[in-house]
Amino acid sequence: MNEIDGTDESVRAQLEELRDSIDNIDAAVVHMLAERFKCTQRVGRLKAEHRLPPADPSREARQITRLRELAENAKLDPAFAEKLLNFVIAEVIRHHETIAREPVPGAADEGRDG
Ligand SMILES: C=C(O[C@@H]1C=C(C(=O)O)C=C[C@H]1O)C(=O)O
Repeated sequence: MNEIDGTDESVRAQLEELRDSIDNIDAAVVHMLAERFKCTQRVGRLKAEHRLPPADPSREARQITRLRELAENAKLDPAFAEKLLNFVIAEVIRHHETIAREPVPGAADEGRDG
């Protein structure tokens, strides 16, 4: 037992080791999400330049089917994986809608003379 707070020293050591791994995983998730958003921002600009809609529901349906299968194989709750992907996609679509409202660099200003 630890004299200060009464917690067994080996329990504290195990907790610390597990939390170190959790911190590394969280850092990896943040970096992976940052890379994903870099790609989706480029998709958003491409779509805006070519007047394509911000959302693509058929692509999303394929991604959800694929992710649910990956989750099942990885013993992760597929419903959780689907919720997470939908949460991320909703944010991406919000970004794409914002980009679509911005003026396209180099394009003629259609609003200027009517
Ligand atoms: C990134 C895209 O735009 C949207 C966002 C998606 C995503 O974050 O994976 C998927 C489909 C689209 O609704 C895309 O069309 O590929």
